[in-house]
Parts: sequence; C-alpha cells; structure tokens
Amino acid sequence: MRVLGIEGTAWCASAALYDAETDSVLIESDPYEPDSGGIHPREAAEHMSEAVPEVVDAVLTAAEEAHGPDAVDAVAFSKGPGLGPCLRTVGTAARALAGTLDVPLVGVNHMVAHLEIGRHRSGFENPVCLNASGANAHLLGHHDGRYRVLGETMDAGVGNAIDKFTRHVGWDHPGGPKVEAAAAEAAAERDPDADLVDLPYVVKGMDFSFSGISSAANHAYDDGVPVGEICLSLQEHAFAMLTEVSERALSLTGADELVLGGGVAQNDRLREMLGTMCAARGADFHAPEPRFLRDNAGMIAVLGAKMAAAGDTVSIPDSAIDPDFRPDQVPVTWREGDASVARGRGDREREGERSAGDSGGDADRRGAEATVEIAAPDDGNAIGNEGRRVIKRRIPKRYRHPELDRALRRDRTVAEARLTSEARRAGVPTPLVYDVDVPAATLTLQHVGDRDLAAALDERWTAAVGRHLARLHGAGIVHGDPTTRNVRIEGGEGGDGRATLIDFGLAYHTGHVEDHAMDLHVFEGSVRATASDPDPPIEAFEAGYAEAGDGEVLDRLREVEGRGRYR
Ligand SMILES: C[C@@H](O)[C@H](NC(=O)OP(=O)(O)OC[C@H]1O[C@@H](n2cnc3c(N)ncnc32)[C@H](O)[C@@H]1O)C(=O)O
Ligand SMILES: Nc1ncnc2c1ncn2[C@@H]1O[C@H](COP(=O)(O)OP(=O)(O)OP(=O)(O)O)[C@@H](O)[C@H]1O
Ligand SMILES: [Fe+2]
Repeated sequence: MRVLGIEGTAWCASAALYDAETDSVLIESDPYEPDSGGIHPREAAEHMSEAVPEVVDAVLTAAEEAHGPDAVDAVAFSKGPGLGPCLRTVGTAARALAGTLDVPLVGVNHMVAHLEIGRHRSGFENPVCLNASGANAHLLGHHDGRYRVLGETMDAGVGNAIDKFTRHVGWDHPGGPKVEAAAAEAAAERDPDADLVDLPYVVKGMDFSFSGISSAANHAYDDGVPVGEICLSLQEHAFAMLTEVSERALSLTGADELVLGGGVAQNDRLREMLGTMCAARGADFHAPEPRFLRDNAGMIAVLGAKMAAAGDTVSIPDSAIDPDFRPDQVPVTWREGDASVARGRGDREREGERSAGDSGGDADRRGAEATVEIAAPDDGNAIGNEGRRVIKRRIPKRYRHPELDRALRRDRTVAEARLTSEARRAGVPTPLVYDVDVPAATLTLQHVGDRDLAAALDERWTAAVGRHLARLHGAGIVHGDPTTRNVRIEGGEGGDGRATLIDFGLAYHTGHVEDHAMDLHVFEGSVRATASDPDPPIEAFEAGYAEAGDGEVLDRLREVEGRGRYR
C-alpha cells in the first residue's frame, strides 16, 4: 500500500508518500517563515493555500513517475488540531485529490501521528509517548482502545513557551534552535556546577506548567542577566520537568519504553536528558530522526496507511476538520484493542504481591523519585507490618543540572516531612515520620498498608481517598501527586481496613479552589490511565469528596477537564 499524506496544521505545508512495502517515506515540505514575531494565523493560511497544492503536486508527480498512474492507494490528511483556516486548506486539497484519484480518504489526528511515528520507527510494542511540540506538550499511553492523556501542560506548549521568550528578546521565529545554540555556547564557557538563573519548576502529578517560566525568563532578560545564561536555565528547567513527568508516567504504568515526538524533540539536550533517565531505569528510549519530529506529512502518511489497512477511512461528508481535536478522542483502530501501556504494571504487581505473600515480606521499591527500603523494627520482632519502617531516599537524578537537582531533592524532602505530619494532625491517615535527614534527602517513615491502591482499585477505597483529600483541602493543603500509587491499602476483606496517603513531596499550602481541583484531576487521571473500568471508582471518589468537602471544587474540576488546551 502507498499513501499520500498532507500536513498543514500551522506552519509547515508538507506532502509525503509512504510505501508500506518498502517502509520508505518521501517528504516534500515548504515552511512558512514569518518576517517578524510569531506565527500570524492569516499569513499562515495564505501560505498554506499557495504551498499545499505545490508540495502535493511534487509528491504526486514523483509517485506517478516511479509507480505509474495507480501509484496512490489512499490520501491521508491532518484533520486537527491546528489553526482552522490552515486545516481547511488541507482538508479541501485532500478531498479533491481523493476524489480525482478515486481512492479512500483518511482523517488523521496530528498529535497521534507525532507519537505513532516514534512507535513505528522504534518497533516498540507499548511505549509511553512524550510529545514535545510547539503548541502542545503531553504524555500519552495506549489503554483500552485509546491514547490516554497521562499528563499535559496546564497552559502553554513547550515550544510556544520558548518562542515567547525569544520574541521578547527580538529573535526571529522559530526560537527553539536559537535557544539551543545560545545555551550550548553558554555551557561551554561556564563552570558546570554554577548556579542557574532561578526559574519556576512546576510539576503536579504528571501535569506541568510552562507559562511562569516564560515570564520569569523575560524578567531576567529585562534585569540584564546575560541571554545565554537564561537560555541555558530555560532548557534545564523546562526539559527536566518533561523528563521528570515522563519518568513518573513510566513508574505509574510500569511501561519500560519511551518514545519522543514533536518539534522540540529536535533538541539535543532534551534527548540527552530523556536518554539518561531511561538508561538509569533500564527502560528503552527512542526519538525518530529530525525529519519525522517537526511537523511533516511523513508521519501523517505512515499513520494514514495503518488506519487505511484497518479500514478506518472517512466519507467526504464525514471529513470535516477539527481545530480542537484531542488525541484521546481517536478510537485506535490500527492496534490490538487490549494492548495496554499499563499491562506490564498489572502483571508485575500481581507477581510482586504473590512473592511478598510467600516470603511474608515486601520487596524494596523504586518509585519515580526515590528508592524505598523496607526495614524491620529495631528490636527485630516484626509481626506482620507492625513496627516496620521505610527508608525513602531521593536519589540524585543525573539528567538534571546538579544545582537544580540538589534544590529539588532538599525542598521535597523538607515538604514531605512537614506536610505528612501536618496532614496527620488534620485527621488524614498518613505515615508517622520517624526521622528526616535533609542533606541526604532521606526520610524514615512508618510502614503503612500492604498494597498500593493501583493493585486494589475498588470503589470503597476510592471513596475513602475522596474523603481524605476533602479533609486535607479543608486544612488548606494539597497533596500535589495523589495517584493510585500514592495510596496504600491495608486489610478490608473482613470490613475494617484503611487507605493511607503517602508521598507528600509535592504537597503545599493553598486555599485556592483551582489547586484543590487539580488534586482531583491528577487522581482521576491516574485511575483512567490504568483501570479497566474507571467510571465506578471515579464516581465513588467524587461522592466521597462531596461528602466531606467543598462542592465548588468539584465544579471547578469539571471546568479544568473542559478546558481545551489543544490550540
Ligand atoms: C498542532 C500543530 O500545528 C503544532 N505544531 C507545532 O508545534 O510544530 P512542531 O514542528 O511540532 O514544533 C515547532 C516548535 O519546535 C521548536 N523547536 C524547533 N527546533 C527546536 C530545537 N532545536 N530546540 C527546541 N525547540 C525547537 C520551535 O521553536 C517551535 O516552537 C503541534 O504539533 O503542536
Ligand atoms: N510509608 C510507606 N509504607 C509502605 N510503603 C511505602 C511507604 N512509602 C513508600 N512506600 C512504597 O514505595 C513506593 C515508592 O514510594 P513513594 O511514592 O513515596 O516514592 P516516589 O519515588 O515518589 O514514587 P512515585 O513518584 O512513583 O509515586 C510506593 O509506591 C509504595 O509502594
Ligand atoms: Fe506538530
């Protein structure tokens, strides 16, 4: 099968021919280059209306020269997300071409294409996918027939955040490569351990925020900080956040493969950080070659071929574009429906439980941030979990700049000790804190529970988590990372049992409804990412929250969920 793909969501007019038999891709692109500032939607649309027919023509001519008049078996196009006027040009061109050639039409989600190309090129079975593009930034994993959003930016896309700074400095678009070059130059001249320009580092569960980084970088520039230093720090902060959330997603799902996609993925420092993180966890990492990373029609043609082979084509009346098309709206027809990114986790957890039961013990653990060692009580007389301690060490992360890494490990250790105890005083079940060693970023905690909620997901426990979070929020604290892995469960078969919240390293004081709603959003995201039937446990969770908490927070949660971040 040979598929002609067309791309043009924002800046890159591109056409490609994918030949599935030889697995070869021919790409012809014509980028829009703004004279000044960022992308102007009207100029971009004008560019598309001129350039799309030209690139399509070039690829079609090459295809017919090589393979004759029946060279193309299907036409695939970017259906969204993107700029409406640009997408309309692409849709019109694709419909006309499919009509003329009398072949099926395939409507492709651009974001899913950014990650499927990585899966295709790597041959990975079931990776977590990090998309680092201009207008977007998110982590996706296939589960239950869809690509689930495991985490995403709460505001700007990563490329747009970088471009916002370069516009402020007066550099032309796109800013990413210029920031990369300036950062590399600054790095070559400085002491690698020297302090970074202080910028915000915002991670909430697997969600993250970039807007504060752009503003703080702009202020630093206005204050006269050398631009190379700001570029370096900007990259170190933004990319460490992306790497950290990727590691959290690997840890939550149990997956051991990561693929990277999107225009910012062309950045060497980002790829280096992700490679280092994966190597340290024993996970495989793949980033496709640059021509498949930035916007390009090659990825549209490759996914188009998979969709066409699965019979996933559209009729002309159903081929409308969608500027807000989210990746989790796409029914994944071209993969086995039961292939789940979380399957590895379930299997391992069950095995872990069995062996823990057999030995009467509990294996040492490795989370996304820390290693956890389970220690017997000082007198050595353990009865079940009674008296056991866990020693939690936030280990240095080699992918992160050493200064930033030290600061994060120290701050989170302090926050975890303080807020675990405060939450407990507010009546929320948490472990006792026995000891804190700040320089070593190590905590000694009471051992709680005999399994994670991830391995014991049921409505009774999620309702309890809802009540606990409501009480925590009532005390003016958010957890910051309330995933199913951060709830420990004990007993329960006979009636009594307990759900205990752990891992308060991202917790902080706040009375803002928005922050409280984010906690609920993170919890529900972690349930959706791994549960086979997520609705009942989520309903019970919300009912538990409503029982003990503020209804306004649940209203805000609906608003958070409804916000279209894909522009
Ligand atoms: C919806 C669609 O139109 C949109 N496309 C898009 O954002 O173009 P993409 O090619 O994936 O990414 C462009 C971004 O990638 C950044 N970029 C390019 N090279 C870079 C580099 N070496 N380092 C950092 N950023 C880089 C640019 O500054 C720009 O912000 C998207 O995928 O979100
Ligand atoms: N007090 C505790 N009692 C029992 N088990 C614990 C305790 N603290 C941690 N664990 C176990 O160790 C695992 C990792 O701990 P924790 O979540 O605190 O670290 P982390 O590195 O931040 O992990 P992640 O980022 O994956 O949530 C937990 O999922 C849990 O299984
Ligand atoms: Fe893109």
